[in-house]
This record gives sequence, C-alpha cells and structure tokens, in this order.
Amino acid sequence: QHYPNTAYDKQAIVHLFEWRWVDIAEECERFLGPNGFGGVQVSPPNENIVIDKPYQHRPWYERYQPVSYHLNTRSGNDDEFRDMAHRCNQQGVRIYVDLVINHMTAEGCGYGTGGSYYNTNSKEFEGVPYGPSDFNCDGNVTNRPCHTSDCELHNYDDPFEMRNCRIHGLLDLKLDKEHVRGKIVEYMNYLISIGVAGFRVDAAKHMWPGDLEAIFGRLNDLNTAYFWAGSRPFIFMEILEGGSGSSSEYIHLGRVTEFEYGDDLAAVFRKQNGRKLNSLKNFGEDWGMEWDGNALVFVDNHDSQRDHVDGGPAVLTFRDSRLYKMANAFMLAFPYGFVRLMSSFYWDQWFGDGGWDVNSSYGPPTDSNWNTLPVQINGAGTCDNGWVCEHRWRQIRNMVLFRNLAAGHGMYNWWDNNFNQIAFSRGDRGFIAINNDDGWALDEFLQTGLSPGDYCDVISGDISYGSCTGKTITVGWDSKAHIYIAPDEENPMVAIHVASKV
Ligand SMILES: O=C(NCCCOc1c(-c2ccc(O)c(O)c2)oc2cc(O)cc(O)c2c1=O)[C@@H]1CCCN1C(=O)/C=C/c1ccc(O)c(O)c1
Ligand SMILES: [Ca+2]
Repeated sequence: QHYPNTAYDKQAIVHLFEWRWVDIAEECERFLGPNGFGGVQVSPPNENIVIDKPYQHRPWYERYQPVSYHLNTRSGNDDEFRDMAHRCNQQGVRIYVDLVINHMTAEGCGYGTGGSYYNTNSKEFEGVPYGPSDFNCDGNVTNRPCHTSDCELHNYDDPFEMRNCRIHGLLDLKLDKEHVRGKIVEYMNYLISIGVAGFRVDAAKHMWPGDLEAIFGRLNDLNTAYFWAGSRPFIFMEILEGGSGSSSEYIHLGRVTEFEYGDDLAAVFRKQNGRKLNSLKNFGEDWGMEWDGNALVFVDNHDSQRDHVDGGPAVLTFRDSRLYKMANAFMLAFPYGFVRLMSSFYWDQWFGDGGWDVNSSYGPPTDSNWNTLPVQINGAGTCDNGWVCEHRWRQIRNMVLFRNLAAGHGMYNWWDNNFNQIAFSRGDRGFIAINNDDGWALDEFLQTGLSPGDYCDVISGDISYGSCTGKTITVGWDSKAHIYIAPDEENPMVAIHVASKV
C-alpha cells in the first residue's frame, strides 16, 4: 500500500546504496535516528551472481542478478541483516528492501558453486529451488510465451515482450505459476517477520500487474514488535520512463517512482532552455506528475546518476554539489511526494568515444579481495573511503528535520522575482528562500509565516550550545524578515523553522 509506515510520520528515507548491514546499523544509531530520517532503502539482500570474470569489477548491477533468496551478499549475511533491522527499528528508522523478483541471473552466465548451486544453462537454482519450468521461454508453448526468437526483450513498446521476455538475458520468472509465487511470497514474508517496513519493486514494468497483485495479497501484516497491528507493507515500484507499461497500471498496488521530478528539477536549476526557478510554484501534479500520495520523489537514484546522456547524467548528482544541495533543499521543503535521498559511492567517470561513462558499471569501493569497504566517518561528520554520504551534508541533513516539522502544512507566502529567486513557507512551521540568479542578490523583506524571534539558518549552520554557527535571521512582530542572499554564495539559500529558534 501507499503509506511508508515511518515512525512519528517522518517524511524522508535514504538509499544507502551498496552499504554493508553492519554500517547501516551503526548509521541508524549514530546519525539517522538522531536526525529524523524515516528509513533506509537497502540494496538487494538476496544472494546474487558474483561477476568477477576477467576485466569485470564486481559491477553494481550484479546485485540485480539473483541466485537465491538467502540473505547472503557482499553487504552481509542473515544474522547481520536481522541485527540491522532490529537496531534501526529501535531508532525509529525503517528498512525498505530492494526486491528483485522479475528474474534470476542471465542465461550463459555459467554456473556457480560458491554459494547456492546454480546453473544458468540448465536453468537450475538449487537455493530456491527453481528449475527450467519456472521460467518463461521454457521451450514448451506456455499460456503467455515470449514470442521473440531469442527470448530477448527487443521491443520495449510491446507489453507482452516487456513482461514475458528477458531483460539483457536475465532469466524471466513465470510469475503466474504457483510454485514461483509461493517462493516469492515466502521470501517477502520472511523479510516481514524480520521487521522490514516495505519494498522497492525492481523492474516493475517487466511484471504483469495481476501477478504482483496476487503476490502482494498474500503478504503478512508487519511485525507487531515494531509496527501497529494490521500495518501493511509499504510498496513503491520502479517505473522507469520509456517502454510500454505505465504507472496507471500499477498505481493501485503502491507508490511509483516519479522520474519526471528529478528530470525537471535538473532542467530548472540548470536554467536549460530559459527555465526559471519561479516556475516551480506549481511543481508536481500541475506538471503532469502523479498525485502527491502516489509519488516517490528523488533528485537522482542509482540508475539516473549513471545515465549516460551525451557525456553525463541528465539529472543533478553529487558531482554538481552546489546545485545538488539547492535541489535537495527545495525537494525537502516543497510539499509534494514522499522523499528518497540518494547516498552514493564514488567512482571515476571515464567518457569513452561513445560519449558515455564506460566506468558507470563500477561497484562499491572494495579491498583487494573484492570485499566492500566499511564506511568511514571523518571528523567533520562526512565520509571517506570512497563513500559520498550526500545525506550527511549539512544542507541536506538539516532539511530532513524541516520536512518532518512541516508535515501536514501546506505552502504559503510564495514570493518570486519572476526569475530565479523564490521563497515560501510551510504554514507557520518553516520558511525557505533560494537565489539561483546570476549577478544579483536576493534582498527583500519577506513574509516567513513564523512567530517573531531570532532563528538559526539551518543551511549555513547548526545550533550548538544555544547559539547559531551560521547566519541568524530575525523575524519581526509582523512575521516578516529581511532576507539577503548574494548570488555567488556557495549555498545561495536560507531556511529556518520552529526548531531552529535560538
Ligand atoms: O546495459 C545494461 N543493461 C541494459 C540497459 C538497462 O536495462 C536494464 C533495466 C532497465 C533499464 C531501462 C528501462 O526502461 C527498464 O525498464 C529496465 O533494468 C534492469 C533491472 C534489473 O533488475 C537488472 C538489470 O540488469 C536491468 C537492466 O539491465 C547493463 C548490463 C547488464 C545490466 N546493465 C544495467 O545497465 C542494469 C541496469 C539496472 C539494474 C537494476 C535496476 O534496478 C535498474 O533500474 C537498472
Ligand atoms: Ca518478466
């Protein structure tokens, strides 16, 4: 269903992409709980193929090539996963599992004996178990065959090919078969028993909505050790743009990833084709996006931050850090959608002749034995060791609390200069102003909606020992404040809220 099951109705989660379970458990206790994060989307916890053939560097997408549903990956084992789920739930931080149930690994990827035995030629996956009759294109005529000669998905506009054929060779599961549904339900109910709050459904467009509905209908209620009795798993589906299958076919099952959101934010903040910041006044449904309650929104995700569009991603990523912080601050302040922040690992881009990043398949930082490196938190509270930790950047971290405080309050007091300076409040709970103009300052007396007093600007600082380490904004008896933002500031925005009063 569409509700995230966060504790205290918290409003944002973070995708700790490729993190180890022990590091996530630590992060829940030392950072995510204290800073009001609602939960963590984790990488697929089920056993996957190890792609370490020569010249392969354990690509990130090996996590999306299942071998079994045992909780055993380079992020950790079953015990570590259980410990993480318990410790995070104890901190009021939920766990959302990246669910890969459309397929297993690809045909022609040999066989493996390192973990559960599998053989991609005979289509045996002993760890589940699955056999050849559990896959589409099993040779016999089935009631919903993949009709392409090589069983591959070629025509993304054909709904039957999209659902019944192989993405890039990945063996496509027969999700209308009872044995397969039973195994998937067993896997999901096991995760629910451990205490997860919901699921990100990978490659949702490649599965029939009816099959998903049948599977989700057999899920147990969430574990009452952490959730209200009768709580149902939160479902959000990866509905990538392009290709047949639209959100409307899936939206009754849960929220959908709203890719339009990040694409548009990037174009507006980059001022592409004359786009202006003041156009965001009616951002969201008026721009053709999903209804607020059906949308999962994000600036970038693990896929779009790698998308190679003539020499770089179309969306803003950690590499565009100044605009990235501005876009994330806007997203966290603006009352639309349920927010997912991205937390990445670093990789060196290398744009080959084709104009795209040949290193975009690189996996997480590892030691010489391909073990994922632990996350190192440095003195400044940011990360080393190849982890970017965008979610720990003050301008992003502090806006998570802003969003929690503003929950349930609409947008008021919108102001703009008809170009790239905007400001708005969320009821009487918070106020933000952003200057994305080149060359001239935002210098105005603006209505903040807040009660009179001095407030710490949570973009430029924190309150420590009762005083603000950044700018202080004075709100007068009329709730107006003088806002000054120079155009060349590193973070050309200010944000204040009811908990940042000094
Ligand atoms: O060039 C590649 N793939 C073809 C282009 C991307 O197509 C894929 C899509 C995809 C792309 C665009 C669409 O419109 C769409 O409906 C589906 O979804 C996947 C989902 C998976 O669980 C596993 C996959 O291997 C894929 C995949 O290959 C490389 C090599 C194999 C994996 N991979 C990749 O690039 C892997 C991409 C990938 C993996 C996991 C994801 O969750 C994801 O969103 C993309
Ligand atoms: Ca399929």
